[in-house]
Formats: sequence, C-alpha cells, structure tokens
Amino acid sequence: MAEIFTAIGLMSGTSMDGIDVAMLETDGEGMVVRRQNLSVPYDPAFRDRLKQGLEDAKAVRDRSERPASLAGLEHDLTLRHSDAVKAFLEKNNVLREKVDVVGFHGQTVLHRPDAALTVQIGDGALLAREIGIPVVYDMRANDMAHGGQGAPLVPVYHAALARNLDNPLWPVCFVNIGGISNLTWVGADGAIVAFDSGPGNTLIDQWVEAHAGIPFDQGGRIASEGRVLPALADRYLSSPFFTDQKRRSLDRNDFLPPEGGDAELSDGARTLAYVTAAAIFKSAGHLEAMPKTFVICGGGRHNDTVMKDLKALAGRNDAALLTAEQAGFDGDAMEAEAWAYLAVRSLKGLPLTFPGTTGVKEPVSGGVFADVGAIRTCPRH
Ligand SMILES: Nc1ncnc2c1ncn2[C@@H]1O[C@H](COP(=O)(O)OP(=O)(O)OP(=O)(O)O)[C@@H](O)[C@H]1O
Ligand SMILES: CC(=O)N[C@H]1[C@@H]2OC[C@@H](O2)[C@@H](O)[C@@H]1O[C@H](C)C(=O)O
Repeated sequence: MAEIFTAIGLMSGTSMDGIDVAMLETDGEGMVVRRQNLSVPYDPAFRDRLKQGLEDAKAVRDRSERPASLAGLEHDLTLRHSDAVKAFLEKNNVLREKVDVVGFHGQTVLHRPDAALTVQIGDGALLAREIGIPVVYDMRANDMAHGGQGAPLVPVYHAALARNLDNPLWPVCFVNIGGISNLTWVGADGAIVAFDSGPGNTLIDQWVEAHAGIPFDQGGRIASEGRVLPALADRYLSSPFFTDQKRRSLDRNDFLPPEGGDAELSDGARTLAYVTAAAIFKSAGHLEAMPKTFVICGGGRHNDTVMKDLKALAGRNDAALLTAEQAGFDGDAMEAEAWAYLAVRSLKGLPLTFPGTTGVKEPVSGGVFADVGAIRTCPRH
C-alpha cells in the first residue's frame, strides 16, 4: 500500500494579504483527503514591509543574496509562519507529532524567469526548529535549474483534484485568480498544460488602495458602478505577454496599475476587473482545445464583477463555469493544500513540474528538506 502522509501547506501569495494554512492526508499521487484550513491575515504595517521587500529585492542578482532589510524581513516572515502553524494546530486540536511534514512556500520577492532568477524569502530550517516538524521549502529552484520558469507549481495538484470531479465535461481548466492568475488545463487522459494567464487581483488592489485607501474592492462593488474603458483595457490586453509563446510565468510587477489620470475610481476598477477576466480567456486561446469546464479558485472569485465577466466569456465559448466550492473544493485553501501535496511529492522524489507546466526540460522534483535539527536536499532527487 502507498505510504500516506499528513502534511500541512503554507502559502503567502503575491497579494500579500496573509498566510493560508491547510492540512491534507495524501500519498502525493491520486489519494488526497482535504482537512482543516486557516487564514491568518497580515496587519497593514507588515504588508507595507513586504511591499518594501519587493522594492529592496530589485537589486538582488543572486537568489541567496539577502541585503540587510531582506534578511530581517525573512526572519520575521518565518516567525509569522511559525505562529500560524501553532495557531492552526491549537485551533484544530492537532498534535504536532501527527504531522509528517510542512510545505513552506515563503514569499516571492523577485521573479525573473528570463534571467533564471526567482527569490522566495523564508527560512525553512528556522521554521522546522520553531514548530518541531520537518519542513520542505524552496520548491521552485530546482525547476529553474533545469530550464523551467519556476512557476506555476500548483498544476500537479489541480490535476489530482480533477480526478475527483464528478462527471466533468473534459477538458477541465482550473483557474487561480490570485495576485496573478494562472490556469491548469487537464485533459480526459490526465495530460496537463499550465501557465500564468495574466494579471489577477494585484492591479485592482493597487488601484483601489491608491484612489480609495482600501486594500481590495470588496465583492467588486466599486467596479460594478463603473464602465469598461476600451482603450485602457486594450493597453493591458495588447501586452506582448499574450503572444509570447515562451513566457509561462509572471512577476507581480510585470503589469503596473493605471496612472491616476487614466480613469476615475469606479471606471478604473471596472476596467481592471474586465482585464482580469479577459486575460484568462486570451491566454486560454493558446490551449490546444478550449476547456469545457472552468473551475475558479483564489480570492478573485469573490469579486462579483470579475465573475460576471468570466461567466459571459465562458458562455461565448460554450463552457461551464464553476466556483471551486461548486466543484466540491475550497477555493481559498487550494494553494496552501497544494504546498502540502508538493511537500509529500518532494519527500517521495516525485516530479513537481513538467515540460507542459513550467517549460522545464524534463519532469523534475525539487525542494529543500529541513529536519527539526538539520538541512539536506530532499531524498531521491
Ligand atoms: N471579498 C472579496 N471581494 C473581492 N476581492 C477579494 C475578496 N476577498 C479576496 N479578494 C481578492 O483576492 C486577493 C487574495 O487572493 P489570493 O489569496 O488568492 O491571492 P494570493 O494567494 O496572495 O495570490 P497568488 O495566487 O498570486 O499567489 C485579495 O488581495 C483581493 O484582491
Ligand atoms: C513566482 C511566484 O511566486 N509565482 C506565483 C504567482 O502567483 C500566482 C502565479 O504567480 C503563480 O505562478 C505562482 O504561484 C502559484 C501558487 C504556483 O506556483 O502555482
């Protein structure tokens, strides 16, 4: 019988809104039992420190470099993850001895696939010592070392979930609308193709923060009062990203928010909501066959204006559109669950990425293993 692991995943995504914690029992292959999850938001002051960290990271040329400001941030970020794990265990009455491994994403502060450079801050050894559970971290580096773009990594988990769908119309496409959006196409035979599909919530967040002083457009309400400005939408949708066959992953700063004079508040939010939805379908146009079922995950599915546009675009493509919950999943916990799943695959030496996901030359595993007392590269890579 395949070995079953209890794993916790930790995700701090490009939106920098907080830490998602989720637990799974899994063999790292087809068997996935989803357990509890918890979201721990960052306070505004820490979000500001993370944003500054992205600025400081622009000077980094080697992924192990930590200018003084980043070293301190990495330390504090790691302790926040440790607190999040402890809060999760306590809230759910889970003994730490019952958890075999923690998958730790850390925070991406720089992602330049064109320069084979991706930097996630997060000290796996410190985390393992703090929580007393082995940690697998730094899961993007080995992919890049083998010619991949280091992202997206969630697709292999999406593919495992796709196998649990009741009677879907194939091909199925999982869409994660986080700070950046990414999609995973799964064929009826289990084949996967994946890539980042364009800007997600980050532009909307940046726009409403700059012009209304709020972190995001709750429910897409501000957007619902505006109208789409075609010239502004086109400025984003005509980006070379959408025609570049090689570019599969994006950095948070690859798309920048509009200037203040480009629109008033609600028209800007409305236009960016449309851009978020349209970018997904524009990118899906590169797939060998348009999906028949879309499963929408990530924080962007809470934006009703984005969802309205997505439904209209799916309708025009004769596709069904489901939220993660309608498909039987948890759209907020999915990335954290994926990091739990990836940690188990890493322990087993199974591939995390494939030529069809990150563009890596051949399927590769990855991750660094930090035992409660020592660090080593994961076994069997
Ligand atoms: N109720 C809501 N209404 C509108 N938007 C929301 C709502 N809740 C969350 N969001 C959006 O979702 C974002 C967070 O999404 P999510 O947690 O999926 O991103 P992430 O994991 O940080 O990003 P990525 O997947 O790019 O790493 C918020 O910044 C916000 O824009
Ligand atoms: C470098 C990096 O952190 N990329 C993130 C980001 O956020 C969404 C998209 O861009 C995706 O490529 C990736 O995260 C998800 C979890 C992934 O690797 O699958």
